[in-house]
Amino acid sequence: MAVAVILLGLGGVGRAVLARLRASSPAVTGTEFTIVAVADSASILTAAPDPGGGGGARFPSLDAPTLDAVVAAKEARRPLASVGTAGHPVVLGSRVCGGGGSGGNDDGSAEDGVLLGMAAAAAAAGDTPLLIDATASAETTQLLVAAAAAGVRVVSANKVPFSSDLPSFAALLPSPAGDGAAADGASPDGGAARPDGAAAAARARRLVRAEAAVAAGTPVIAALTRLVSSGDRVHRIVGCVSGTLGVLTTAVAAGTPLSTAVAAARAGGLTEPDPRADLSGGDVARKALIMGRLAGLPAPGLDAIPVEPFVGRPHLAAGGDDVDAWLAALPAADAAAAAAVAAGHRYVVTVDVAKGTVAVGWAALPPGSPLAGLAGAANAVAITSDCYPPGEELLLRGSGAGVDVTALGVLADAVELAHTADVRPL
Ligand SMILES: NC(=O)C1=CN([C@@H]2O[C@H](COP(=O)(O)OP(=O)(O)OC[C@H]3O[C@@H](n4cnc5c(N)ncnc54)[C@H](OP(=O)(O)O)[C@@H]3O)[C@@H](O)[C@H]2O)C=CC1
Ligand SMILES: N[C@@H](CC=O)C(=O)O
Repeated sequence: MAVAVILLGLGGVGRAVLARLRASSPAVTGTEFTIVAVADSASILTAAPDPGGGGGARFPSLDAPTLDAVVAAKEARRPLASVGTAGHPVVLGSRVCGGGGSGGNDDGSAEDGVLLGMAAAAAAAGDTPLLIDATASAETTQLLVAAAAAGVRVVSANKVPFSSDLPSFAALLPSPAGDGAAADGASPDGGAARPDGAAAAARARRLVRAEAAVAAGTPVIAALTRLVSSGDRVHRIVGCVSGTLGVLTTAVAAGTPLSTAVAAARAGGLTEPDPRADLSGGDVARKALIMGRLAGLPAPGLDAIPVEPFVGRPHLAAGGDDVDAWLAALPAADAAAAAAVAAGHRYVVTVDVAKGTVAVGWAALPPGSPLAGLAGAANAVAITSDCYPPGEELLLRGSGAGVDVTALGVLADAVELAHTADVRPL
């Protein structure tokens, strides 16, 4: 099986995914991965003279020297376009995905069309196209939906497409609540209902994996999906699902000022591109929404989730759009963080499916809690269900952040999808 990979995003995670794909062995994966295109926020780089062409010839892959140059450029924080057009690679200099719109609900863009055209050309040449989203962008949402609907396999580390509107989620991942939208034939962009909507959505969802979007390489989505798809009813999910906030809690407990610990976590590739996404609790809320939707919670959306931030709201506002200026002002939050950690509290998400509620914030752990004793980037999730009653919860525990373990989660999804039977010709 030959899989032609289109990789969106060349930050810490994207580059780690690239490294893992390049190092992967067909003898182990049963799959030959080739990289046919990579993209950052402004450009797509492909070896094909005519990306939409095809004509039956094998879609050209980016060679090792070109990929080395890509990695060097992005490590040095240079744009992909700076890699140039030496040899035959073509750089399309334009906003990638969504045509420059800031929201996730654009109807599609010329660049989306280019990417889908490449996937179709790769398929026509006999390869299995795979789109990997390693961005943190809302702009990829409709591309992922369109790709899966067209029969392209999709793997995402990006949680935004799965924590936006419910129809987009239902077009990408299975959910008892989302199935209602699909069964109605509602199209993800709110367009006219299609009579075959539910069947088409179910077919497309088989081609999507997003394990890294919740706990990096720790398979929380797989566990929830296995329970729900086999008819178990999930009652409650309790977890610590932020590697960043776990690392910060551990560091502060050891006497490190919060502001110092945040700078280190950012440098280590644990935080979101803007660490305020972590410290606001927003990143955890997105993970909570994804877990809740998978479990059948009729969760309206992110706005309806009450979130107590990790630091007081005034500490999130400092610095405006400038992350470095915000970090420079963060020492003002050190004392309050030290006090919360000294009280023995943890930053916890609770999804109560039966009550239809989600809560995100600091909580005292009851004695014997399965979340007790976590250190560093470790995540833990405890799921109770009909088959896993209180005291016998299904527990998942393991590293929940870091570029390498996230890339592992992405590659595991990619390998699994490579072996998923094709369900629809492009
Ligand atoms: N770090 C971790 O431990 C984990 C991270 N994740 C997720 O992985 C994702 C990536 O994280 P990280 O690598 O740290 O993020 P970075 O900000 O370092 O990298 C993001 C990359 O995406 C590119 N990009 C942004 N918008 C677009 C677009 N519209 N089309 C194509 N490319 C785009 C950026 O381009 P440019 O270089 O031009 O800015 C950049 O290369 C995030 O969604 C994060 O939540 C998930 C689990 C764990
Ligand atoms: N910033 C996130 C990264 C993974 O989603 C975290 O630390 O959990």
